[in-house]
Amino acid sequence: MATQRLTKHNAAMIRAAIALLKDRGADAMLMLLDGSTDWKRIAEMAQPLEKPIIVAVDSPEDLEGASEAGLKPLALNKEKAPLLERLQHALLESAADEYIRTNGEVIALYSGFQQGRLDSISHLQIDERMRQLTVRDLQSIESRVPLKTIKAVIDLAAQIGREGREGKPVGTLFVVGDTRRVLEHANDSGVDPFRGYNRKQRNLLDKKVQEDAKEVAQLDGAFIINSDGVIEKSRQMLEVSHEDLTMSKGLGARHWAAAAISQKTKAISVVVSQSTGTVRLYQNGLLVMRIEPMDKNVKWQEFNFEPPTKSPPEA
Ligand SMILES: Nc1ncnc2c1ncn2[C@@H]1O[C@H](COP(=O)(O)OP(=O)(O)OP(=O)(O)O)[C@@H](O)[C@H]1O
Repeated sequence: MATQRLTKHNAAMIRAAIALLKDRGADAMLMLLDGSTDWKRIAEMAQPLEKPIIVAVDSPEDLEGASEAGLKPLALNKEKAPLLERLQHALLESAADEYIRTNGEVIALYSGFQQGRLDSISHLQIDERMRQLTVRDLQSIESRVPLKTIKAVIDLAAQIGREGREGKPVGTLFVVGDTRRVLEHANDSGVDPFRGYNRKQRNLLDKKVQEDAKEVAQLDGAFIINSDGVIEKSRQMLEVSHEDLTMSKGLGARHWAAAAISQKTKAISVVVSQSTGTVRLYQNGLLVMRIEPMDKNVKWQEFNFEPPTKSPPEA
């Protein structure tokens, strides 16, 4: 169990963040903490508790007592992740829990430079481009594929989009579910590295298999995944007509194939763009989710969010 001490310094930072929350009329305050702390004292500092004070830590057991004190507990389960990723995840979960509006404002307090020392306060505006994966987003995708499988594939796709491989950007395509019909539209584009492996060695829910898939993602073609998360085939070229689809400009053959196969079958396509790292999810020929790649390294300038551009929404 990890703890975060409420030192004089940390308490002063909390008071400053609460003052800013009140002054700016923001939706909520989000504290990213290293562990359990004196929840009651934090709640007292924020009296009267008019706005949600969200306390986010990595493991759920460290949140004991937070809710009783009147705070909003949030378990991140993202211990090893970089700060920016943890912060974004916390913001999205907070938005999903409706503590903050998707275009709302939040005061965030966290240790940006030194563990255990709350040294940074940010006044953030949440905008649509910060959308990333939340379980609730996924639940809105009605599909026969279990959530567990879709989540694993999207997490993997987001990682590939964000990290690439050995410094090089990688694009790829996962077609999940309705395997029998999908395979009717698929042809080998080269030797399938997963061929001959047993189901366990092809199950994408397994971390080791995910690493193998990252290697194979560098090669041409799509992964065909069954509902249980097992790679049925990799390196598949899809042949599907797409006359009656509309897509936004700039998206090439991979994205067309992704949308088209999701229209022809009941499968869900998860496509990573090599050029931008963006992950798109297609169902019934339509874009249902888009996940922008997060920064590869934590760059502090990233907090200077640009004003939203007035581009038309993507199809
Ligand atoms: N029908 C298809 N089925 C499976 N993979 C495909 C298909 N068409 C293209 N690809 C894969 O996509 C790669 C890139 O194609 P293209 O640049 O046209 O796609 P794109 O949609 O612009 O994607 P990106 O943003 O990644 O460049 C190809 O090298 C190939 O590996």
